[in-house]
Amino acid sequence: MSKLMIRGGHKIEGELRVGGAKNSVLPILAATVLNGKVNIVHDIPKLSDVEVMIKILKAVGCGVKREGNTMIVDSSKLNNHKIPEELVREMRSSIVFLGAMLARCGETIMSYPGGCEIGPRPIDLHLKSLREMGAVIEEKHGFLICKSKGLKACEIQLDFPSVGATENIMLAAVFAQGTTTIRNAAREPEITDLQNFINAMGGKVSGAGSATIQIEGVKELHDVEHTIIPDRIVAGTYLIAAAMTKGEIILKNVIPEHIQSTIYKLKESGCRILYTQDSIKLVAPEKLHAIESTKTLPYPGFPTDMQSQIMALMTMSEGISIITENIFENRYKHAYELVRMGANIKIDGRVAIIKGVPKLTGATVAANDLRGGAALILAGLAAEGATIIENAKHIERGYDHIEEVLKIVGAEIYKL
Ligand SMILES: CC(=O)N[C@H]1[C@@H](OP(=O)(O)OP(=O)(O)OC[C@H]2O[C@@H](n3ccc(=O)[nH]c3=O)[C@H](O)[C@@H]2O)O[C@H](CO)[C@@H](O)[C@@H]1O
Ligand SMILES: C=C(OP(=O)(O)O)C(=O)O
Repeated sequence: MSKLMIRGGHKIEGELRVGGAKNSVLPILAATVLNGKVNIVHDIPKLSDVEVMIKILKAVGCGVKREGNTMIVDSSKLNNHKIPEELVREMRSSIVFLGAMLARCGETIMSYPGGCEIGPRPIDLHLKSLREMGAVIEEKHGFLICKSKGLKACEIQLDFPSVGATENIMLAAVFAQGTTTIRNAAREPEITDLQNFINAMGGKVSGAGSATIQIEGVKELHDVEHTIIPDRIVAGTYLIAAAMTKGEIILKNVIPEHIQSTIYKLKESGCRILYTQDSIKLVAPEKLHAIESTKTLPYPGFPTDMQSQIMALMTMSEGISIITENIFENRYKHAYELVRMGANIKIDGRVAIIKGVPKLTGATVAANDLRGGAALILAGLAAEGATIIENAKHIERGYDHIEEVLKIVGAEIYKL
């Protein structure tokens, strides 16, 4: 998909089911190499990032079969520890193969991961932690050449609760003799999903969801069947679509606890929220109010992956809203595109000041990254007239057929 066209002004109304979380699926697919057996994983969304993951799994010798939203990965015939450079560079999260492949093969070669539209994304914490576990990692000509003669359990203190580094350590430590402890671990729900997946195949991980995770090394793993948790970022995006179009939406298959920080902001903007155990209903107000201060933080703080979408909402919220982006240095490219649609946004370093305007107007804009692209769709749904989004392929990394889904709830949106 290279371009999307949206004719704005239709209310987003109706009911949707939220699918599996991209940020759970990617490390869990990497984890399928661990057991050397059959992995059945349900609720896998159709995303371009998942396609890259499948290509990597096939390249190392795994059998991969997709039946609807279920994927069967047979890692028994894994026979190659080299991950093709073009695949690694296509996707940042290919880096989690480092821990998984070291645990399974004791060696791996891969290039530095790609995908840096949102600012520098170093991997120093990943490499430092794996070295502490006994991996020998040479960095040569843009490649990581990693070897270990049996990783050893140890105590790892992360300088920052990095999601990817926490996952890499969890994967690497699965067979390490003794108990590995990660302090200042990331607490994202996707970390808990990875823990549950590893444990379902016979691993011994505990503490996910807290800042201290322990991984007791085991000798072998068995077949596994697992269902991916719902995507909290996709859920938040669809709630905002209804909020910005004076609509009303019910989302099924959500875990309300996972989206509390987004709900809190939507309530401040005047939206009414009703819950059941696994569904959320949002009723938009006649007029959206400004949201005083939103600071992106590691979970359970407000997610950086919702920053672009909440900014889209703020462009039409009466008053002044302020965002501070604390996670990524350069995650405001969408702001300049929103300005082309009539938004009033000033950026000063990590701070964005958004003064709500009564209406946005359709324009030709460009998606520079995944969530920035989603923000432009949201703005397009609420804007007067037609919006064309170029480079829409970024959006396919994290939203399963977004144009089809939005059509179901009343949007006029087409692929061009
Ligand atoms: C596939 C996946 O799950 N992606 C998510 C994951 O990315 P990812 O795992 O890459 O994000 P991290 O939590 O690692 O990064 C957070 C911050 O730590 C810094 N850092 C990270 C690692 C490192 O070795 N050194 C270092 O300095 C990063 O530059 C960034 O400023 O968490 C991010 C933060 O919630 C989300 O935006 C991404 O959607
Ligand atoms: C930044 C994101 O993902 P990734 O880490 O896969 O680039 C995201 O999901 O918004």
